[in-house]
Amino acid sequence: MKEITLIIAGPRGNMGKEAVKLAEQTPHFKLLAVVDTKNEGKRLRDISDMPALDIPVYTDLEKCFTEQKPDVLIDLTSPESGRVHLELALDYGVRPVIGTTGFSQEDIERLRAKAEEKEVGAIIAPNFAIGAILMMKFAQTAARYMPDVEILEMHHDKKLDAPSGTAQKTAQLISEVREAKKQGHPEETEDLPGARGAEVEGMRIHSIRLPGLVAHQEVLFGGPGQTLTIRHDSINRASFMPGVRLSVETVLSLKTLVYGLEHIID
Ligand SMILES: NC(=O)C1=CN([C@@H]2O[C@H](COP(=O)(O)OP(=O)(O)OC[C@H]3O[C@@H](n4cnc5c(N)ncnc54)[C@H](O)[C@@H]3O)[C@@H](O)[C@H]2O)C=CC1
Ligand SMILES: O=C(O)C1=N[C@H](C(=O)O)C[C@H](O)C1
Repeated sequence: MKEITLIIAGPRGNMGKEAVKLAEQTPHFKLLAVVDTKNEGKRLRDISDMPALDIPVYTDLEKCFTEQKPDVLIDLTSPESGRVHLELALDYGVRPVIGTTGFSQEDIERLRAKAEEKEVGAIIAPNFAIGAILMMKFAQTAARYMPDVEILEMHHDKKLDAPSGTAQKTAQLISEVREAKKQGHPEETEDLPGARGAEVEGMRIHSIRLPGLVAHQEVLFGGPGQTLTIRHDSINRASFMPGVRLSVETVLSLKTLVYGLEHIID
């Protein structure tokens, strides 16, 4: 297989560490450098807890792109940084694979237009885990028959964004197959603000944050006399890595921005 050269932004994070391991272990991936919030000028091997790789650490993504000229940027940072990094990658002709969450629908449409104008492929994957993609696909199918649905997403308490990217993507997929529908009692009141969760076209999303959790989601459907629950659990971050690998391999042949791995995994 042809070698693919990579930059990883966010290498010291939970996901970034796994992605560095993935790059090390995949024979046709070559990690050229990493982009961090600190450690400018160091080598990765000089940072505690990081693998002994003799590659440079940058804090300036533009400088990194100019000096390293990678094929692909993997971004696993924060919502604000992810947005800036994606735009910069498109400007430099580097294909972005963005696992970072917190993108709005407007962001995605604007960035897709830019990717198409530049003819640079890009992937934003709110969830790289195959089981989570299946959970979303199954939920979309179930919603055709059982349109009353609530989404419960549960994550570790270091997560910055709520609701999760996965919950928002799930709601989007469900809204593609059902009419907007106000759920619950038509006259229900929220006596404590937020009690009914966030609302997307009448669907409710509830976000739980607790130490001990990793990434979990239940999609609950209700109909007369029955309920259906579709649940996915990521119990560690290795669960996301096959999706990262597939995204890196696929983004090279794209000329647009793909939002969600369900468009890549048939
Ligand atoms: N798509 C998916 O399957 C998954 C996505 N995520 C998302 O990935 C992102 C990262 O998650 P975690 O690794 O758990 O977070 P984390 O907080 O453990 O790691 C984020 C890292 O990014 C670094 N960072 C922040 N801004 C940066 C910048 N401008 N340049 C370079 N590095 C920067 C931070 O210093 C930190 O080391 C989040 O948005 C999360 O929602 C997390 C798990 C799975
Ligand atoms: O922050 C996380 O951890 C995760 N974020 C993604 C999301 O917001 O959906 C994917 C997964 O749920 C883990």
